[in-house]
Amino acid sequence: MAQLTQQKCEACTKDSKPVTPDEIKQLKPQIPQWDLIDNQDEDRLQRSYKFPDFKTALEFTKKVGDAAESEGHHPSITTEYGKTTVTWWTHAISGLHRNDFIMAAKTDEIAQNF
Ligand SMILES: C[C@H](O)[C@H](O)[C@H]1CNC2=NC(N)=NC(=O)C2=N1
Repeated sequence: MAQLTQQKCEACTKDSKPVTPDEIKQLKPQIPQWDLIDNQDEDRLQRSYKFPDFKTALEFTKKVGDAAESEGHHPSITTEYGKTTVTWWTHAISGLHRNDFIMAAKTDEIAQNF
């Protein structure tokens, strides 16, 4: 299977297909440090990254935001002193789409340059 970081997001609508439990099992090993969380019965992917200070956490936030804009798929991002928490899910289907796994992998790739 092609690496998630090499893949592109597709535009999502309410008819987009959520990932199946089998697909989650296949994709999750590519983003081992992400947690699958349940937010009021909506599955999401979440990971926090540590940084030395607020400025660096904010710079990382901006890079993740730029990637989201260029892929047309958008996260929730919380920026704190020394920490950025990124959460991916697909609003259109209130759950997880392949796009979320692609963006989680791309977020990890961005973090490697910090
Ligand atoms: C038209 C456009 O593709 C949609 O509005 C996109 C924009 N970004 C999005 N981001 C996320 N995370 N979920 C969505 O359903 C979503 N919809």
